[in-house]
Amino acid sequence: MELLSNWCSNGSLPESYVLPPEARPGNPIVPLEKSIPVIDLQGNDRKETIRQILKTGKEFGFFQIINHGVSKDSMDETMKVAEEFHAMSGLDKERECLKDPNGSCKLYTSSYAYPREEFHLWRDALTHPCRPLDQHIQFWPENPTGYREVVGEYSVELWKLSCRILELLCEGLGLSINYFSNELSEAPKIMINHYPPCPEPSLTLGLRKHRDPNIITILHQGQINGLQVFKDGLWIAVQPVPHAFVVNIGYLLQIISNGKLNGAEHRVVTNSRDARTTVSFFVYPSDECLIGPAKALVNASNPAIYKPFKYADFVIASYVNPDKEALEDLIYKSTA
Ligand SMILES: O=C(O)CCC(=O)C(=O)O
Ligand SMILES: [Fe+2]
Repeated sequence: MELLSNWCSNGSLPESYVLPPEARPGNPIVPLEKSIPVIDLQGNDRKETIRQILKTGKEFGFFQIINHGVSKDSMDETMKVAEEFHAMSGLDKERECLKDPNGSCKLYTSSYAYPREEFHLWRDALTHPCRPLDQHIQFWPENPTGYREVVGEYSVELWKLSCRILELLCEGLGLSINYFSNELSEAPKIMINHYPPCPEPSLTLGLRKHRDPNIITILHQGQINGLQVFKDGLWIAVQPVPHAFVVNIGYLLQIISNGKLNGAEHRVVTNSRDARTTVSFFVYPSDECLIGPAKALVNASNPAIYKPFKYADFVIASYVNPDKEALEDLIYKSTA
Protein backbone atom coordinates (compact mmCIF):
# COMPACT_ATOMS: atom_id res chain seq x y z
CA MET A 1 0.00 0.00 0.00
CA GLU A 2 1.56 3.24 -1.06
CA LEU A 3 0.08 6.46 0.30
CA LEU A 4 -1.72 8.58 -2.28
CA SER A 5 0.22 11.68 -1.21
CA ASN A 6 3.45 10.00 -2.39
CA TRP A 7 2.44 9.91 -6.06
CA CYS A 8 -0.76 11.93 -6.57
CA SER A 9 0.98 14.88 -8.22
CA ASN A 10 1.95 12.85 -11.31
CA GLY A 11 -1.08 14.29 -13.14
CA SER A 12 -3.15 11.23 -14.04
CA LEU A 13 -5.87 9.18 -12.42
CA PRO A 14 -5.00 5.46 -12.40
CA GLU A 15 -7.66 3.12 -13.78
CA SER A 16 -8.23 1.58 -10.32
CA TYR A 17 -9.57 4.98 -9.11
CA VAL A 18 -12.14 5.34 -11.89
CA LEU A 19 -15.49 4.51 -10.32
CA PRO A 20 -18.30 2.80 -12.30
CA PRO A 21 -20.51 5.45 -13.96
CA GLU A 22 -23.36 5.13 -11.44
CA ALA A 23 -21.01 5.84 -8.49
CA ARG A 24 -19.27 8.86 -10.03
CA PRO A 25 -19.99 12.28 -8.55
CA GLY A 26 -21.30 13.87 -11.77
CA ASN A 27 -22.40 17.46 -11.45
CA PRO A 28 -22.94 18.37 -7.83
CA ILE A 29 -26.48 19.46 -7.17
CA VAL A 30 -26.73 22.22 -4.61
CA PRO A 31 -30.35 23.16 -4.08
CA LEU A 32 -29.98 26.36 -2.11
CA GLU A 33 -33.24 26.04 -0.27
CA LYS A 34 -32.05 22.70 1.12
CA SER A 35 -28.79 23.69 2.73
CA ILE A 36 -27.77 22.07 6.00
CA PRO A 37 -29.04 24.20 8.93
CA VAL A 38 -26.57 26.11 11.11
CA ILE A 39 -27.50 26.03 14.81
CA ASP A 40 -26.21 28.56 17.36
CA LEU A 41 -25.38 26.63 20.54
CA GLN A 42 -25.36 29.87 22.52
CA GLY A 43 -28.90 30.68 21.54
CA ASN A 44 -30.55 31.71 24.79
CA ASP A 45 -33.58 29.46 24.45
CA ARG A 46 -32.40 25.93 25.30
CA LYS A 47 -35.75 24.38 24.33
CA GLU A 48 -35.57 26.04 20.92
CA THR A 49 -31.98 24.79 20.38
CA ILE A 50 -33.10 21.25 21.22
CA ARG A 51 -36.07 21.55 18.87
CA GLN A 52 -33.77 22.62 16.01
CA ILE A 53 -31.29 19.81 16.67
CA LEU A 54 -34.02 17.17 16.74
CA LYS A 55 -35.70 18.54 13.62
CA THR A 56 -32.54 18.70 11.52
CA GLY A 57 -31.26 15.41 13.02
CA LYS A 58 -34.38 13.78 11.64
CA GLU A 59 -34.66 15.66 8.36
CA PHE A 60 -31.02 15.75 7.31
CA GLY A 61 -29.08 13.69 9.84
CA PHE A 62 -26.64 16.62 9.69
CA PHE A 63 -26.33 20.10 11.15
CA GLN A 64 -23.61 22.66 11.61
CA ILE A 65 -22.98 24.32 14.96
CA ILE A 66 -21.54 27.73 15.82
CA ASN A 67 -20.74 29.26 19.23
CA HIS A 68 -19.93 25.74 20.34
CA GLY A 69 -17.32 26.68 22.95
CA VAL A 70 -14.24 25.18 21.26
CA SER A 71 -11.71 27.96 20.77
CA LYS A 72 -10.77 29.15 17.29
CA ASP A 73 -7.12 28.74 18.27
CA SER A 74 -7.59 25.10 19.11
CA MET A 75 -9.43 24.51 15.81
CA ASP A 76 -6.78 26.38 13.79
CA GLU A 77 -3.81 24.73 15.48
CA THR A 78 -5.37 21.30 15.05
CA MET A 79 -5.96 21.93 11.36
CA LYS A 80 -2.36 23.14 11.06
CA VAL A 81 -0.80 20.00 12.59
CA ALA A 82 -3.23 17.84 10.60
CA GLU A 83 -2.03 19.47 7.36
CA GLU A 84 1.59 19.28 8.46
CA PHE A 85 1.25 15.60 9.26
CA HIS A 86 0.00 14.76 5.76
CA ALA A 87 2.70 16.97 4.21
CA MET A 88 5.48 14.82 5.70
CA SER A 89 7.13 12.13 3.58
CA GLY A 90 5.43 8.73 3.42
CA LEU A 91 8.26 7.12 5.37
CA ASP A 92 8.10 9.70 8.14
CA LYS A 93 4.34 9.27 8.43
CA GLU A 94 4.69 5.50 8.67
CA ARG A 95 7.40 5.83 11.30
CA GLU A 96 5.18 8.11 13.41
CA CYS A 97 2.39 5.51 13.40
CA LEU A 98 4.40 2.52 14.63
CA LYS A 99 4.71 3.50 18.26
CA ASP A 100 2.01 1.16 19.58
CA PRO A 101 2.91 -2.56 19.39
CA ASN A 102 -0.85 -3.17 19.23
CA GLY A 103 -1.22 -0.93 16.18
CA SER A 104 -3.83 1.45 17.62
CA CYS A 105 -2.50 4.35 15.52
CA LYS A 106 -3.41 3.56 11.92
CA LEU A 107 -2.31 5.11 8.66
CA TYR A 108 -3.89 4.01 5.43
CA THR A 109 -4.84 5.08 1.96
CA SER A 110 -8.33 4.91 0.39
CA SER A 111 -10.18 2.78 2.98
CA TYR A 112 -8.76 0.40 5.55
CA ALA A 113 -9.86 -2.44 3.26
CA TYR A 114 -7.49 -1.25 0.50
CA PRO A 115 -6.20 -4.72 -0.48
CA ARG A 116 -9.75 -6.00 -1.03
CA GLU A 117 -11.14 -2.94 -2.80
CA GLU A 118 -12.46 -3.09 -6.33
CA PHE A 119 -12.01 0.68 -6.67
CA HIS A 120 -9.76 2.94 -4.68
CA LEU A 121 -10.60 6.31 -3.19
CA TRP A 122 -8.71 9.59 -3.42
CA ARG A 123 -7.81 9.85 0.27
CA ASP A 124 -5.15 9.14 2.88
CA ALA A 125 -6.13 8.87 6.55
CA LEU A 126 -4.64 8.71 10.00
CA THR A 127 -6.74 7.47 12.92
CA HIS A 128 -6.16 6.77 16.59
CA PRO A 129 -8.16 6.40 19.81
CA CYS A 130 -8.18 9.43 22.09
CA ARG A 131 -9.85 8.55 25.40
CA PRO A 132 -8.77 8.16 28.08
CA LEU A 133 -6.02 10.41 26.80
CA ASP A 134 -3.27 9.14 29.11
CA GLN A 135 -3.74 5.60 27.81
CA HIS A 136 -3.31 6.56 24.18
CA ILE A 137 -1.33 9.75 23.70
CA GLN A 138 2.07 8.02 24.00
CA PHE A 139 1.26 6.07 20.83
CA TRP A 140 0.32 9.12 18.76
CA PRO A 141 2.69 10.76 16.27
CA GLU A 142 5.36 12.94 17.89
CA ASN A 143 5.86 14.80 14.63
CA PRO A 144 4.94 17.32 13.39
CA THR A 145 6.11 19.19 16.47
CA GLY A 146 3.25 19.84 18.85
CA TYR A 147 0.96 17.14 17.41
CA ARG A 148 0.33 15.43 20.75
CA GLU A 149 -0.19 18.60 22.73
CA VAL A 150 -2.47 20.27 20.18
CA VAL A 151 -4.54 17.21 19.26
CA GLY A 152 -4.62 16.16 22.93
CA GLU A 153 -6.19 19.44 23.97
CA TYR A 154 -8.52 19.36 20.98
CA SER A 155 -9.75 15.84 21.78
CA VAL A 156 -10.55 16.86 25.38
CA GLU A 157 -12.58 19.81 24.04
CA LEU A 158 -14.31 17.65 21.45
CA TRP A 159 -15.21 15.07 24.07
CA LYS A 160 -16.88 17.79 26.16
CA LEU A 161 -18.72 19.07 23.10
CA SER A 162 -19.87 15.53 22.18
CA CYS A 163 -21.27 15.05 25.69
CA ARG A 164 -23.09 18.36 25.46
CA ILE A 165 -24.66 17.50 22.10
CA LEU A 166 -25.60 14.02 23.29
CA GLU A 167 -27.27 15.57 26.35
CA LEU A 168 -29.29 17.91 24.13
CA LEU A 169 -30.28 14.96 21.95
CA CYS A 170 -31.28 12.93 25.04
CA GLU A 171 -33.42 15.75 26.30
CA GLY A 172 -35.08 16.12 22.91
CA LEU A 173 -35.68 12.39 22.51
CA GLY A 174 -36.97 11.95 26.07
CA LEU A 175 -34.03 9.80 27.27
CA SER A 176 -32.26 10.19 30.59
CA ILE A 177 -29.57 12.85 30.32
CA ASN A 178 -26.72 10.34 30.83
CA TYR A 179 -28.08 7.69 28.48
CA PHE A 180 -24.82 7.66 26.50
CA SER A 181 -22.41 8.08 29.45
CA ASN A 182 -21.30 4.46 29.47
CA GLU A 183 -19.95 1.88 27.02
CA LEU A 184 -22.05 3.51 24.26
CA SER A 185 -19.47 6.30 24.06
CA GLU A 186 -16.46 4.51 25.47
CA ALA A 187 -14.16 4.44 22.46
CA PRO A 188 -13.95 7.82 20.69
CA LYS A 189 -11.44 8.23 17.88
CA ILE A 190 -9.80 11.02 15.97
CA MET A 191 -9.48 10.66 12.19
CA ILE A 192 -7.45 12.99 10.02
CA ASN A 193 -8.47 12.75 6.38
CA HIS A 194 -6.45 14.15 3.54
CA TYR A 195 -7.74 14.54 -0.02
CA PRO A 196 -5.00 15.87 -2.33
CA PRO A 197 -5.93 17.82 -5.49
CA CYS A 198 -7.26 15.29 -7.98
CA PRO A 199 -6.65 15.34 -11.76
CA GLU A 200 -10.15 13.96 -12.58
CA PRO A 201 -12.66 14.92 -9.86
CA SER A 202 -15.63 13.80 -11.96
CA LEU A 203 -14.47 10.17 -12.10
CA THR A 204 -13.56 9.38 -8.52
CA LEU A 205 -14.44 10.20 -4.90
CA GLY A 206 -12.63 10.93 -1.63
CA LEU A 207 -15.17 8.78 0.21
CA ARG A 208 -18.06 6.78 -1.26
CA LYS A 209 -21.63 7.06 0.00
CA HIS A 210 -21.68 5.79 3.60
CA ARG A 211 -23.25 6.19 7.01
CA ASP A 212 -20.90 6.63 9.93
CA PRO A 213 -20.97 3.38 11.94
CA ASN A 214 -21.08 5.16 15.31
CA ILE A 215 -23.16 7.35 17.64
CA ILE A 216 -22.23 10.84 16.42
CA THR A 217 -19.41 12.47 14.46
CA ILE A 218 -18.17 16.04 14.90
CA LEU A 219 -16.25 17.18 11.84
CA HIS A 220 -13.88 20.11 11.44
CA GLN A 221 -13.99 20.46 7.66
CA GLY A 222 -11.86 23.58 7.26
CA GLN A 223 -12.56 25.94 4.37
CA ILE A 224 -12.61 23.66 1.34
CA ASN A 225 -15.84 22.20 -0.09
CA GLY A 226 -16.14 18.46 -0.51
CA LEU A 227 -18.68 16.95 1.88
CA GLN A 228 -22.11 16.14 0.44
CA VAL A 229 -25.20 14.73 2.16
CA PHE A 230 -27.74 12.50 0.40
CA LYS A 231 -31.30 13.67 0.94
CA ASP A 232 -34.44 12.77 -1.02
CA GLY A 233 -32.36 11.48 -3.91
CA LEU A 234 -30.19 14.62 -4.16
CA TRP A 235 -26.66 15.41 -3.06
CA ILE A 236 -26.49 18.55 -0.92
CA ALA A 237 -23.12 20.22 -0.40
CA VAL A 238 -22.23 21.13 3.19
CA GLN A 239 -20.90 24.65 2.68
CA PRO A 240 -17.96 25.46 4.95
CA VAL A 241 -18.84 28.02 7.63
CA PRO A 242 -15.72 29.48 9.32
CA HIS A 243 -15.05 27.78 12.67
CA ALA A 244 -18.31 25.85 12.63
CA PHE A 245 -18.42 22.11 13.24
CA VAL A 246 -20.46 19.72 11.16
CA VAL A 247 -22.31 17.22 13.35
CA ASN A 248 -23.75 14.06 11.94
CA ILE A 249 -25.96 11.40 13.41
CA GLY A 250 -24.33 7.97 13.19
CA TYR A 251 -26.10 4.80 12.10
CA LEU A 252 -26.09 3.49 15.71
CA LEU A 253 -27.91 6.57 16.96
CA GLN A 254 -30.53 6.10 14.24
CA ILE A 255 -31.05 2.60 15.64
CA ILE A 256 -31.04 3.67 19.32
CA SER A 257 -33.56 6.42 18.53
CA ASN A 258 -35.69 3.79 16.74
CA GLY A 259 -35.69 5.91 13.60
CA LYS A 260 -36.42 9.27 15.27
CA LEU A 261 -33.00 10.47 14.06
CA ASN A 262 -31.48 9.78 10.68
CA GLY A 263 -27.95 8.42 10.20
CA ALA A 264 -27.67 10.20 6.87
CA GLU A 265 -25.64 8.92 3.96
CA HIS A 266 -22.84 11.18 2.81
CA ARG A 267 -19.76 11.20 0.58
CA VAL A 268 -16.72 13.34 -0.21
CA VAL A 269 -15.98 14.73 -3.67
CA THR A 270 -12.52 15.86 -4.71
CA ASN A 271 -11.40 18.95 -6.63
CA SER A 272 -8.48 19.66 -8.94
CA ARG A 273 -7.19 22.80 -7.21
CA ASP A 274 -7.01 22.55 -3.45
CA ALA A 275 -5.87 19.87 -1.07
CA ARG A 276 -8.54 19.28 1.59
CA THR A 277 -7.77 18.13 5.12
CA THR A 278 -10.50 17.37 7.66
CA VAL A 279 -10.53 16.22 11.28
CA SER A 280 -13.31 13.91 12.45
CA PHE A 281 -14.10 13.16 16.08
CA PHE A 282 -16.05 9.88 16.14
CA VAL A 283 -18.00 8.78 19.19
CA TYR A 284 -17.87 4.96 19.15
CA PRO A 285 -19.14 2.34 21.60
CA SER A 286 -16.99 -0.47 22.98
CA ASP A 287 -16.91 -3.66 20.88
CA GLU A 288 -18.92 -5.60 23.47
CA CYS A 289 -21.63 -2.96 23.77
CA LEU A 290 -25.22 -3.96 23.03
CA ILE A 291 -26.97 -1.64 20.58
CA GLY A 292 -30.73 -1.49 20.12
CA PRO A 293 -33.70 0.89 20.34
CA ALA A 294 -33.89 2.68 23.69
CA LYS A 295 -36.71 1.14 25.77
CA ALA A 296 -38.14 4.58 26.53
CA LEU A 297 -38.73 5.14 22.80
CA VAL A 298 -40.57 1.90 22.10
CA ASN A 299 -44.25 1.34 22.84
CA ALA A 300 -47.39 0.00 21.19
CA SER A 301 -47.64 2.94 18.80
CA ASN A 302 -43.87 3.00 18.14
CA PRO A 303 -42.88 -0.65 17.86
CA ALA A 304 -39.16 -1.44 17.67
CA ILE A 305 -37.83 -1.33 14.11
CA TYR A 306 -34.48 -2.81 15.15
CA LYS A 307 -33.42 -5.57 17.50
CA PRO A 308 -30.46 -5.62 19.91
CA PHE A 309 -27.05 -6.71 18.59
CA LYS A 310 -23.45 -6.59 19.72
CA TYR A 311 -21.48 -3.73 18.21
CA ALA A 312 -18.61 -6.07 17.20
CA ASP A 313 -21.07 -8.11 15.07
CA PHE A 314 -22.22 -4.93 13.33
CA VAL A 315 -18.59 -4.11 12.48
CA ILE A 316 -18.09 -7.60 11.03
CA ALA A 317 -21.20 -7.45 8.82
CA SER A 318 -20.47 -3.86 7.74
CA TYR A 319 -16.70 -3.86 7.21
CA VAL A 320 -14.78 -7.04 7.97
CA ASN A 321 -16.96 -9.25 5.74
CA PRO A 322 -19.32 -6.69 4.22
CA ASP A 323 -22.64 -8.37 3.55
CA LYS A 324 -25.80 -6.30 3.17
CA GLU A 325 -28.15 -9.17 3.88
CA ALA A 326 -26.23 -10.31 6.97
CA LEU A 327 -26.27 -6.74 8.25
CA GLU A 328 -30.02 -6.42 7.73
CA ASP A 329 -30.62 -9.76 9.44
CA LEU A 330 -28.52 -8.58 12.35
CA ILE A 331 -30.17 -5.19 12.93
CA TYR A 332 -33.80 -5.39 11.75
CA LYS A 333 -36.54 -6.95 13.78
CA SER A 334 -38.25 -9.55 11.68
CA THR A 335 -41.73 -8.45 10.62
CA ALA A 336 -42.88 -12.02 9.88
O1 LIG B 1 -13.86 14.56 5.24
C1 LIG B 1 -15.08 14.77 5.27
O2 LIG B 1 -15.60 15.80 4.85
C2 LIG B 1 -16.00 13.71 5.82
C3 LIG B 1 -15.29 12.52 6.38
C4 LIG B 1 -16.23 11.38 6.68
O3 LIG B 1 -17.35 11.33 6.25
C5 LIG B 1 -15.76 10.28 7.54
O4 LIG B 1 -14.57 10.26 7.92
O5 LIG B 1 -16.59 9.40 7.85
FE1 LIG C 1 -18.51 9.85 7.31
